[in-house]
Amino acid sequence: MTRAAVLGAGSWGTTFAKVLADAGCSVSLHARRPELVATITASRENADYLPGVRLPDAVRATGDAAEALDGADVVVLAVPSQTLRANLTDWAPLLPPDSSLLSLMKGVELGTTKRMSEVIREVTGAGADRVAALSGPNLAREIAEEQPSATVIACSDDDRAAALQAACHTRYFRPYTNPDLVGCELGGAVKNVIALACGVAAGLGFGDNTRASLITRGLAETARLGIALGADVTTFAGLAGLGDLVATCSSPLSRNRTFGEHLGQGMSVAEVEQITRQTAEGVKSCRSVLDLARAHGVDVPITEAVVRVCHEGESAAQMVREMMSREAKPE
Ligand SMILES: NC(=O)C1=CN([C@@H]2O[C@H](COP(=O)(O)OP(=O)(O)OC[C@H]3O[C@@H](n4cnc5c(N)ncnc54)[C@H](O)[C@@H]3O)[C@@H](O)[C@H]2O)C=CC1
Ligand SMILES: O=C(CO)COP(=O)(O)O
Repeated sequence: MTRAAVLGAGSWGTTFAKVLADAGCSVSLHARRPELVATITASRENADYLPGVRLPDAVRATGDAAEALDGADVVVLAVPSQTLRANLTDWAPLLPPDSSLLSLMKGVELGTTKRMSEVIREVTGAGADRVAALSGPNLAREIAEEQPSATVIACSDDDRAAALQAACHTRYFRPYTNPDLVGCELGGAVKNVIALACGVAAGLGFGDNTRASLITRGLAETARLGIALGADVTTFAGLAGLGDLVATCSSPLSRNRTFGEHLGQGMSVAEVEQITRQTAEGVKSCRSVLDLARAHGVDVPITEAVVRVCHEGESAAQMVREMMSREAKPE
């Protein structure tokens, strides 16, 4: 039986622990707060992040990282992207030597512009064959409710990808494999930024034409950046590209889209942060995505606009005026 350790008991880590258990793995779920460990253990529910969802008995919560990681074949990383380096520095000495390291995170590190798999390799010294990312249209709540969906497991090592695919394949969760780690990770990180823009548009009262325009042009800028970074362009037409973009930009369950909607309604970033407890990765990653694009000479106008609204005090209305008055060009 595959032993999995999920590090991070937020909405996606907890949901994915359930997926792994439903696929037949024995799962340790590591939470930082002892009171959360106690409630999950006593009630089989993570009431903070997934109220009403019963966790299978094969999921065991623990606050002790060494206990969670002991004998793990698969180590799943599910903390906010900007905290990964610090968290993983603590956990690295505890990782079983040949364990697979699977990132669920959708962000780019501020300052370094590194993707999460790059941070994992740098901190742990793991070879490329051990590091994988899972990305796709995977709103945690829907998956926790066992609504059918698909995803992608990206890893340069085909055998490792296939083993991870088997470890999380259930009747409601269908993973595909893809060797294009760069494209899958980038698709996941940039779609959060585009979802913020879609949220802003919704908050301003705009409808489906605006959203479809942002999704399509957002995909174009993701693909441009991906090509510059060596990704396979076909990845962006798949689940980790278009699939995730459509789900996140359309769903009221998306934290990024919801965050943007509040901005569009006139709230400041600080005000929205006060009312949201969960991670909206795009708010920080928009800056690292822009830095990455600039370093590679890639034009990312939607990301630039999101950075201006989130970090430079531009109003939502001004953002729209600036985007619509850009120089005309061929598609
Ligand atoms: N929730 C979703 O539907 C999906 C989320 N993701 C990605 O998964 C990653 C994790 O997201 P969620 O589980 O949704 O986030 P969340 O905000 O629901 O939970 C984050 C978890 O990380 C823990 N954590 C550990 N160290 C932390 C620190 N230093 N500061 C703050 N929290 C810390 C928190 O206690 C919490 O359990 C993100 O990169 C997100 O983009 C990907 C697909 C779906
Ligand atoms: O990544 C996600 C869906 O695939 C979740 O999006 P949010 O982080 O915006 O909720």
